[in-house]
Amino acid sequence: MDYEPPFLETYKTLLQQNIEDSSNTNNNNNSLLLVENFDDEEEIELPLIDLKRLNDEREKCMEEISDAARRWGFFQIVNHGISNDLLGMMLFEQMKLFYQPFVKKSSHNFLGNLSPRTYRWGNPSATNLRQLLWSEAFHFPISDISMMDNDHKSLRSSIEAFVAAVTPLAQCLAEILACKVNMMIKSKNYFRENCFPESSIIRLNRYPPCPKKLSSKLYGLMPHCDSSFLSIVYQDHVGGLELLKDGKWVRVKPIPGALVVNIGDLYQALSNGIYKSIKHRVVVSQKEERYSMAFFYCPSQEALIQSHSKPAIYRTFTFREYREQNEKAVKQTGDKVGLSRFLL
Ligand SMILES: O=C(O)CCC(=O)C(=O)O
Ligand SMILES: [Fe+2]
Repeated sequence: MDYEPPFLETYKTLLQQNIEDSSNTNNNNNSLLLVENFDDEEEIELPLIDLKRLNDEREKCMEEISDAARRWGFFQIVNHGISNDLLGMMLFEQMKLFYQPFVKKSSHNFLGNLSPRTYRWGNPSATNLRQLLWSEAFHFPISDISMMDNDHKSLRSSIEAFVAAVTPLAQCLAEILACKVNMMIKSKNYFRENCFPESSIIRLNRYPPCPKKLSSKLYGLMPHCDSSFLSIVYQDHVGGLELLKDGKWVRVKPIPGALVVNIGDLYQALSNGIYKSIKHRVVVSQKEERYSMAFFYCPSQEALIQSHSKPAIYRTFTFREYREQNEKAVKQTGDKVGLSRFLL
């Protein structure tokens, strides 16, 4: 199919080498297994929060949100105010986009005058199978959307409608969480003053079906923490998102119409470690392609991220500093360093 990225050809040597290595390892001893069995993961139901209850049982509902963010760093929400029509339209546009021929998707200026790094597939700096990433994604700051050309008008207007709906939702959740750790007393308007629709980031993900012999050796997305205050993820019915809970990887069960919310590194720092930015990853399916869309609620570059209580665990930093540190680390080691660099 002309829309599939050429994983097998481009990563031929890496794939060949690692499959040989792992079968030798398997034959000789079991101590150094490259391969984990992804099928073993337990499927769990995350805390599921009905946001309609903010109208009639507000305090209780706020408490549940805060409790889920402390204990899990992850929860799902329903009655979130983003219509199924809008989510369906986004999914439709996303599929249309990914079904464009690979040569077009990977060409410079495919969407218009956006950053050349907008489209990613696989991982050009992968040195082992675990880093390969069996996925493709369009990743852009919301501020870039206005630069999409007229060939992508319907994609642009769907994203704009989605951003207009999801930004107030993210702000509302962020403020509820702040309220519950008494952050609002000192800085009532923190999120309104630092986060704007244009400062957030959107990522459209597609995970192609993966050949059977590789599916237990590769990730769709490597284990990572998000660099946001919080992320709101819409996923289709396929499943594959997993999070680290008490040292074990557990699968998130997709719920039709629900959105997954997770705490990012910035909120972990802001809340002085009360809310948890949890490692998560995506495993691939052998049978079906999977789509997800992530909205990363982020501040402007110069926003100060400062622990709200004392003694602070992390030193104060700007979002720009955090991003630059991460980009540097990714170039050097293939992975982010995240918050540990700012520990006091
Ligand atoms: O595909 C998913 O469910 C999660 C995506 C994700 O974690 C990300 O894009 O950062
Ligand atoms: Fe993520």
